[in-house]
Amino acid sequence: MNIKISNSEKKIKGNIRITGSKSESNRLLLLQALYPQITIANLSNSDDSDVMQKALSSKEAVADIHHAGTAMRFLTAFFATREGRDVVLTGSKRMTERPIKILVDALRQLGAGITYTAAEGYPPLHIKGKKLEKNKVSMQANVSSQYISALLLIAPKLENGLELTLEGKITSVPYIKMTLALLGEIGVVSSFEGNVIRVSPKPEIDPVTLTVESDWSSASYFYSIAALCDEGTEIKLSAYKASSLQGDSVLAELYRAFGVHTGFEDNTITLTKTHAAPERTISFDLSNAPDIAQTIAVTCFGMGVGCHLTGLHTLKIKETDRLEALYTELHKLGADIRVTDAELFLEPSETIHENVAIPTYNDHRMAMAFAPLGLKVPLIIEEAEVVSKSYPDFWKDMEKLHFQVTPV
Ligand SMILES: O=C(O)C1=C[C@@H](OP(=O)(O)O)[C@@H](O)[C@H](O)C1
Ligand SMILES: C=C(OP(=O)(O)O)C(=O)O
Repeated sequence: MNIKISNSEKKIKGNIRITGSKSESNRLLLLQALYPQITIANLSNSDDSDVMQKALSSKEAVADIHHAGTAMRFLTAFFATREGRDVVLTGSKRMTERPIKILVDALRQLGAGITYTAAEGYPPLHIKGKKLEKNKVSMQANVSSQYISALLLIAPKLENGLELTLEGKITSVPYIKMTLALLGEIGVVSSFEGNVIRVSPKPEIDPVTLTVESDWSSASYFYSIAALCDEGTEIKLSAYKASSLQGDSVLAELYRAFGVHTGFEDNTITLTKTHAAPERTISFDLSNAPDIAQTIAVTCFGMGVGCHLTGLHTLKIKETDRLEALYTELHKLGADIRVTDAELFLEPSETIHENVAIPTYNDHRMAMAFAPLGLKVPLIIEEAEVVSKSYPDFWKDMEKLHFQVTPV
């Protein structure tokens, strides 16, 4: 379904309840499969968490996780440890282009039985579950932190725990810390010193209920809306925690540069537009928060602010090549933009072309990052249903903020 989106209001007030973090949810679902004593509250209603849950409980010979990167990586480690289980783990066409060799090599070092059914280094995988006897492994850390989190999640169930040595510059570090923090919440002891992570074995845990914080990456689109609106705009988002495990909570700090203040009270964050756009170029290193790169690039373009974004090396292997997609679509809207393999340069500009159709490349974040631009010009978002990967209620929530969302 293609939709036209626009909003002529410049001062917005509203309250939105955002679904649970998909990153936290997919970790906790895996941990719950290992430790049934875990109860999860505020679980994400995203497609990615849905496919994760279904694959964990399915007894089928093939598990298809569609577009869900975390599910692909976490389940590879999970199935590798399921003694007697024989499963083919596959996903969408794009998933068969997202590399997994680093994780498979590490699991093989631990003793896993995994083979590729098509291209070497990429899903689908044929996994023959067995007891992993070894407990020491090294792995390259500069491509995706999901490979590291996958090993850490199964680590406390290995007989001797895990000692993981990370090679190269470690990327997306907050996601690794989130994994270790969630392990800590169920009583697993771990350490992360220099480039070595150690996880102690924990065969059983006590019953525990864990509440997932709402998704900060999803909050980014409302930060963008606040930035693109006039002073006096106030958007309340729930349910958030004073101390977040999600690296994307850095939004509160980053969006100060765009005149958005974040208040926190009773599990609600209030985004207030306090002052106008800065007349300068913004520079951010997003290697710790790659999922908000699209939002920030579009915010800058909509505000007429230039930006230099670095640390974007993981964007090329996500749902689409996000650097290419950003370049193509912002350029179409009139931006003076340049990208490399890890950086994005945007010049300040005044004009935004109207009624441009934005394809979404099977990438939820393309749809959601461009939608706030409807405050500046009407635009068309193609295959708008793509948002369900992380945020099925996104368009309904946009309507709550008086965006006009019309099928075309
Ligand atoms: O562990 C996670 O939940 C995630 C880690 C990040 O991936 P990379 O480590 O591949 O950058 C992030 O982009 C993804 O959306 C979720
Ligand atoms: C990159 C993402 O997800 P995944 O890697 O889990 O598919 C994302 O949600 O932006």
